[in-house]
Parts: sequence; structure tokens; C-alpha cells
Amino acid sequence: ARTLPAEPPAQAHVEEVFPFYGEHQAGIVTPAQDRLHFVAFDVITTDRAELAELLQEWTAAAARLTQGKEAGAFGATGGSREAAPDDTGEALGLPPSGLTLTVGFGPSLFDDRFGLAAKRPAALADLPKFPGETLVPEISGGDICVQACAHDPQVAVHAIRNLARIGFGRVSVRYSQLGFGRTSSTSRAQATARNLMGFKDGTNNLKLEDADLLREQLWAAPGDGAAWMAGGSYLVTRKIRMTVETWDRTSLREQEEIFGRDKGEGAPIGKQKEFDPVDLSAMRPDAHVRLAHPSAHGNAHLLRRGYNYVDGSDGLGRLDAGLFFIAYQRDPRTQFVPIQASLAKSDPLNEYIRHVSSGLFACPPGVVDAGDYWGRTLFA
Ligand SMILES: C=CC1=C(C)c2cc3[nH]c(cc4nc(cc5[nH]c(cc1n2)c(C)c5CCC(=O)O)C(CCC(=O)O)=C4C)c(C)c3C=C
Ligand SMILES: [Fe+2]
Repeated sequence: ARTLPAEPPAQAHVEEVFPFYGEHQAGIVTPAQDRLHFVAFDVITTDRAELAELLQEWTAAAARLTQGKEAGAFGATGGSREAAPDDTGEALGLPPSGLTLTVGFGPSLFDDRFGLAAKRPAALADLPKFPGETLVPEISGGDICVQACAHDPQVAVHAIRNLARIGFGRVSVRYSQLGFGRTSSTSRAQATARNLMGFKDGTNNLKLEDADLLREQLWAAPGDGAAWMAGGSYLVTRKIRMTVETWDRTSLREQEEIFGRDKGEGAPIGKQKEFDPVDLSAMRPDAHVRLAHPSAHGNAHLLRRGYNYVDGSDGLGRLDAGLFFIAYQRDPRTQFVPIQASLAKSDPLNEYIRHVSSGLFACPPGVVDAGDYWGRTLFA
């Protein structure tokens, strides 16, 4: 029998509303919701004022949407019948569903189009090329990203669709990704969910209860170099395709040795329970959790917040499935990069996975009140 921490019933989840205003953006330490719609935009206007104006319009819409309201004051049906409605309507009648919207700015926004080059944080350094990755440019990068998380996919999709509609003529969608089944817990009140390899994922994650570690490892601080990012965090996304058919023909012993944890309970090799402390010496030297462990990287942690994805099948009878990996951190140069460098070099999981897209974004601090907007500290 499984023992899971107590969680509120599903109905309580869909009625959940997370505050939009605050020191930090919601959607980072917020207990990970069940569904994801992630979008990356290219900015097509070259006018800085127009971009800042769009961010203000987006902020106003996001403040409404996350509270369970329609995108604009007239909504889907309250405006003129001669004009397009200011909400697309597919979330009418649905509960708020714990929607959060989190914005980030990619390295390409800091080129010479908007006079932002001098504000590019050193921590937003382009990621190096990692061995074995086969990144597809069309589903990588982006000037601006928005991560929508909710318990109902229709609510997450509705939010992204309305932001894209508002941005018409100023931004265009570069790529978007749907995700289901969170693969991380970001709070100790949550049960650990499973990835598509069938393993509990997110056991040893940074969690919202870890106040000291969050201060040290998650949030950018005023002395970090880019003052406008204080209270923000850096986001790395990686779409990681899994060859699940090959994985499914691998023995249970091999699967468990690759991760360094058992499949049923999620306990570290040599231990009994999921949250027993990891004994690295008990597992093979290249076990995934051993290579990724903070002790192997100068105590570097990540706040992982990824989702499973299945984009249909690939025409060869294989599921086009995997993990949309999402990780927040204070500085990717000392956190994601060294961890991924060692995984790319030695992780036996590499036989079953391929990184196909990559994104890097500076997610600014939270919007403090209705007079504030996404990116104000950057554009000020
Ligand atoms: C660069 C960072 C990481 C990538 C990329 C990554 C890919 C990846 N991971 C799993 C499954 C699991 N990962 C687990 C632990 C874990 N993974 C990372 C980092 C990356 N993983 C870290 C930092 C950790 C925690 C290590 C520790 O402190 O113990 C686990 C074990 C359970 C857990 O603690 O979350 C699993 C399972 C997959 C399938 C995958 C790519 C598809
Ligand atoms: Fe991992």
C-alpha cells in the first residue's frame, strides 16, 4: 500500500486562486499545478515604447486571468457586437484552477533592438553546447516566454491564447508546448508525481518550505549584478524526448540502477523510504542522482518544475513523448550548466533520451501592485 502525504481533494484544487501581486512571480515556488502551457514569443515590433506598452497590457490581463476573470473588462460577451470580444470565451464558467502566469526575457531581447544590451545580466549567458544534444532552433530560444500552469488544461491554454491575441502585431508565437502530469513537487505538502519512465520525479527538489535554500539558490539578489532582476529567477527549459519503447524493454534492475532509486517507493538505492537520505556510495558512480547531486557541484540546487508531454506519435510507430524540463535558479552558470555538463557526459540515461529544445530566460521580480507591470524594473 502506498503512503502519500495528505492533499486536499481535487475540487479544492480547481477552486484554488494564487495571488498575482507579490515580491516574487507566482508559478515558481507555487505548488506545481497539474498542467502546463508554455509559450515563447518573438517580438516583431522594433519600437521599445510599444513593447513596454504590450507588457503593461499583458500584466493587466494576467492579473485578471489568474484571479478567474476574463481577459478584459468586457469579457467574451459584454462588449459591442460589432467588435471582436476582448476574451476568447473558452474558459467561461470554469473555476480559476490555480492558474499562474510567469514571464521571462530571453537573451535575444537584449540585442540592439530595444536599447537593453547594457541591462543583460551576466547570469543570462548563452548556454554552452552540450554533447549529444540535437536542438531544433524553431522550438528553442525566444525573446519572451510565458509559463501558464493550472489544474485544468483549458484554463492554461485560454490564458496563453488571450495573451497571444493581445500581442497581435507586436509579438508572434515562436513555439508553444503543452504538458501534463507535473514531474516535480515544489512543496512538502504535495505527493511526488511520476515521469513517463515511471519513476517518482522531484523527491530531492528545492521546495517552498526551504526558506534559506531559496534565498541562497533560487532568487537573484541586489548584489548579483543586474539590479533589475533582484527578486527574480533564471529559467532553463529543455524539451527532452524519451525513447520510451526502448526504456520499456529495459530490465527493472537496470532502470533502478540508472536513476539510483527504486521504482516503486522512490527510495535511494540501499534505503527503504522515498525521503531517506541518499547514500551516494551505495549506487553506481554514474547513477543519475549521483551525477546531479548538489555535493557533486559545489552545493548547486535547482527548483525543478517540469511536465510530461506526448505530442502524438512520430510516424514510425513511436510515441513522441518525454519531459519538458523546467528549472529555476539564481545563476545557470553555476547551477544548470555544470549539472547538465556532467549528465551529458556520463549519464546512462542518455541512451534513452535526447534534448531537442532549449530555452533560457530571466524572469523578473513579482508585480507589486496594480501600478506595476511585468518588466518595469527592466524598462525603467
Ligand atoms: C541538468 C539538470 C537535470 C536534467 C536535464 C535532468 C533530466 C532528467 N531527470 C529525470 C529523472 C529524475 N531526476 C531525478 C533527480 C534529479 N535530477 C536532477 C537534474 C536533472 N535531471 C537533479 C538536480 C536531481 C536531484 C538529485 C538529488 O539531489 O538527489 C530523479 C530522482 C528523484 C528526484 O530527486 O527528483 C529522477 C527520477 C529524467 C527522466 C530526466 C530527463 C528526461
Ligand atoms: Fe533528473
